[in-house]
Amino acid sequence: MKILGAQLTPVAFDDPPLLNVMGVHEPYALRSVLRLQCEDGIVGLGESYGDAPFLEQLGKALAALPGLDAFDLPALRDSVARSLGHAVITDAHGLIGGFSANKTLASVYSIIEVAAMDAQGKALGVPVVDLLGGKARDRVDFSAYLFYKYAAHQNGRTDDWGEAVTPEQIVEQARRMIGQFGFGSIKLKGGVFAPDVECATIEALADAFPEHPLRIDPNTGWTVPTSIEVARRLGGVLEYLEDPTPGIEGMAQVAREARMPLATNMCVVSFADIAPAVRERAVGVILSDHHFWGGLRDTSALGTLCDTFGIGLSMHSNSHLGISLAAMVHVAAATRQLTYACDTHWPWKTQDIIEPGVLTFENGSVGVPTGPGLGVVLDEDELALAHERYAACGQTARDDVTYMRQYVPSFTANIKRW
Ligand SMILES: O=C([O-])C(=O)C[C@H](O)[C@@H](O)C(=O)[O-]
Repeated sequence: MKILGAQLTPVAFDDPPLLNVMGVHEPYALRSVLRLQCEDGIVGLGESYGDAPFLEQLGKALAALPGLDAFDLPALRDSVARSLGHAVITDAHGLIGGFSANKTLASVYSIIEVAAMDAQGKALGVPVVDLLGGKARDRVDFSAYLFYKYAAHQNGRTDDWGEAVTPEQIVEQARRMIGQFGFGSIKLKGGVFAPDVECATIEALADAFPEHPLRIDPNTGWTVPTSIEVARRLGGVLEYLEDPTPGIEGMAQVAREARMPLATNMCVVSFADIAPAVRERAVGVILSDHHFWGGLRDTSALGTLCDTFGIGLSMHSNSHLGISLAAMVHVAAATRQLTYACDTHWPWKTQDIIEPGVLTFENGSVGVPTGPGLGVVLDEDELALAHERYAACGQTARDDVTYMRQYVPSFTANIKRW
């Protein structure tokens, strides 16, 4: 199935004033939507980051796609590598390892792979999960992703979530989120207030929701001694402790003292990071993310590696829209080793670029879409609006992904650490 063209649309959507170690989200999150035009009128959809450096690299890769076969994923991968000025990688680490150690290549290829697999599914009349080997589960569990939050938005907008800066307000936020979506586990974004306050918040959540597994993620906002203190205090309370401190070495020091597993989406972010993390026994859970782990198939392959080394697998999320949620659900459903509830920012979003109805939460989980490909339909009007918003927001947008990219390593060097 020949690729005829590729249309990339950057979009912006409202992001509420959620707090993290870097500051505050809002007013907008940026994403990009890819339409891969193929023979027979088939259009494959993909979604990824919307920051300018990413769009520039992706644009170079898209220009080389026309004429290639949407079923030939190795050729698409090689084309991405060549377009971005890399030799096709066949080094001693093998194609997957070499390719995915380069985060730009892995992220640029990922959105193209998602769109190609959506097109393949549409051509064959099967859902993407079947192209990934079939369903290990019918529904994918997600956790309630809680944030400390301001009430007022910088641009005067308001939302009905209100302020959440105390343990009581976070418990209220959890109550509403669990009531509305049925989530069976809870993650708190930390690294905002003093660790003592954040521990008290987790303890308040544990009292209010004794059946719900709990996680806290300060995005490396703590030193090793603080992380060990927190791990001791919350031993027996947390399901896992996510990225308390930067780097594999620091995580390993904390892991030696912690009763709960340490999880990460910051110190193990590519296949090249797995060997040192295993050697140092630094992490017990890896948070996958197909957007930077080299696509859906490599994310599934990560499950196999985690199995090999006795590491658990969960899933990370940035602010995202419906095409990404669909891709996350398909790959999570196809990956048997992914046994933890996944992260999603979904409850915080008020706009989307897909038609509603396919992705709905029941008891905290989303059923795998059954339609061909990803099973979601683009809403062209909403896409146009979201693109207008992108064009209008200019530099006032929070460049979510640049923020994510800065994690490793410059991000971790520049934050204030408790
Ligand atoms: O470590 C994580 O889970 C994330 O980085 C997810 C999100 O990007 C979160 O930190 C955010 O958006 O504030």
